[in-house]
Amino acid sequence: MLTVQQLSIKSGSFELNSISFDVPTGACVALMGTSGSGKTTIMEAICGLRQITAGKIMLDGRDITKLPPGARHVALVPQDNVLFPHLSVRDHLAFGPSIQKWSSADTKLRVEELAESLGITHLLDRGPDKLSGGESKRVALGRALATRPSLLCLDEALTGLDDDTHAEILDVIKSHISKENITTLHITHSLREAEELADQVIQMAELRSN
Ligand SMILES: Nc1ncnc2c1ncn2[C@@H]1O[C@H](COP(=O)(O)OP(=O)(O)OP(=O)(O)O)[C@@H](O)[C@H]1O
Repeated sequence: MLTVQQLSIKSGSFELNSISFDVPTGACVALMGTSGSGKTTIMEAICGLRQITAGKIMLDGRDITKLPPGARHVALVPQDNVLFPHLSVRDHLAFGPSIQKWSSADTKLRVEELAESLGITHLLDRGPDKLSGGESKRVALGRALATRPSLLCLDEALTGLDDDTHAEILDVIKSHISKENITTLHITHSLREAEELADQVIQMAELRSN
């Protein structure tokens, strides 16, 4: 479970004050709101990429407020994927496990399991320059999910896909997060997408008026 308590952030002239919300374990919460209302700012604070001025962030009973990003068990998929140009799809999936020093047998098993779940087994030896937009998205998701994070953060991760690919990737995410019971925070501008993927929709206007 993710618990954000009384979070305050100041970034130049932009301020968020006393933001509180929960994402229950295994649930998906969609965070919506007008452009510039602070959705990415909150997500980056949860990931440890942005300083906060007050508040507490708890994840599965651990206080992660002051932990560095790599120690939080939080994975982020940004809108633009940002794949590594020199690594194969297999290496992308093995990236997190290798940083966490998993054994090669466990890493191999996880790469195969993820590739199958995400429908990219046939792409494992390709480089990112030979992937379609939808395939790249599956790889970015696989890289984020490889170490079984306690929280998956999707920052407009489905924006920019054509309708068919969007529907396919939505299905892949839905089935994977339900199979592995992944707690998910999802930023989107699409109410339809939020309603399809999320158990609950939170509007920034509600958070900022509390
Ligand atoms: N590094 C920064 N320094 C100062 N202000 C910033 C910085 N990054 C973002 N902002 C400002 O913070 C505010 C919130 O931005 P943020 O990206 O969190 O909004 P958002 O709700 O995610 O928007 P969008 O839906 O357009 O992605 C904006 O006014 C933005 O200009």
